[in-house]
Amino acid sequence: MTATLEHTRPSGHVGDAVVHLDNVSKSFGRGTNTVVALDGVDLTVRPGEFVCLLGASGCGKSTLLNLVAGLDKPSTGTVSVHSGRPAVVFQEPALMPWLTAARNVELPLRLRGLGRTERAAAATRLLDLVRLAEVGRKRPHELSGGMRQRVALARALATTLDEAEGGNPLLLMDEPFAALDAITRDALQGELRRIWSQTGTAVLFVTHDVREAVRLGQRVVLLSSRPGRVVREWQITEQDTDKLTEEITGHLREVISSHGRA
Ligand SMILES: Nc1ncnc2c1ncn2[C@@H]1O[C@H](COP(=O)(O)OP(=O)(O)OP(=O)(O)O)[C@@H](O)[C@H]1O
Repeated sequence: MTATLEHTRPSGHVGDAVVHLDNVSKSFGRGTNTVVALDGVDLTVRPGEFVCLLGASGCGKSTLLNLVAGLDKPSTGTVSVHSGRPAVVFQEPALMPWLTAARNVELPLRLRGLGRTERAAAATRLLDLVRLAEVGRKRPHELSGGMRQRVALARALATTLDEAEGGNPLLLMDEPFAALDAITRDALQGELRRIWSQTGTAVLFVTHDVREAVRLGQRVVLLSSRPGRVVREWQITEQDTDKLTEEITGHLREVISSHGRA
């Protein structure tokens, strides 16, 4: 079997997938210590699509995101990413503490060699988009947890919304709101949906929270644990989200209890 990782330039075919995983498996360790984190996973994310990857702790969600981000390689199968530069947002915002919010947002643009004026204009625009226009000169320790995560989101957008590079923007989000209090999380979920619809970026969002997945995603993909396999997926419509949340929670519980019995 082959294990390939393709990070290609945009193909120009709008109908193409931004992310395509074909029969992807990933194991860690050797011999009796082998952990099969992912097994035979097929997954497609289309341009502009918002997909939530849902699973219990340890089911391989972060492993899958790492493969898509190009930080690791599959053991077998193919990971194809047809985007511009993908950007990752983690649970911790990982901002540079010595840089102001605006300079943090500018960082990916600076690394790409953009001039000072252009960088500053882009940072202002993006901070405005995440509703932080007034805090550009503050440093991370002067901001709340929610504000820091907004800055991290603006920086991720600076990475992936690159008109010069073109291609499909792609945001990879690994439980980005899990460390925030409930009210801040709720506000940021709303903000993310707005930003997603304003920018047209594709989002692959990892969470263990069914309510969050149903609120955010157009599609929810449920992964089983050890090994991580796609159990089922749901297309989310505006109607009956409560019923759907209940149904998906039932399936997640089943996945967790069958893992416990294994
Ligand atoms: N580098 C590694 N070496 C060995 N085992 C690993 C490694 N990375 C992940 N694993 C194992 O692979 C499985 C999946 O891990 P992963 O971090 O992807 O799960 P997750 O769903 O993101 O979990 P969580 O929600 O707790 O963050 C786990 O059993 C984990 O212990």
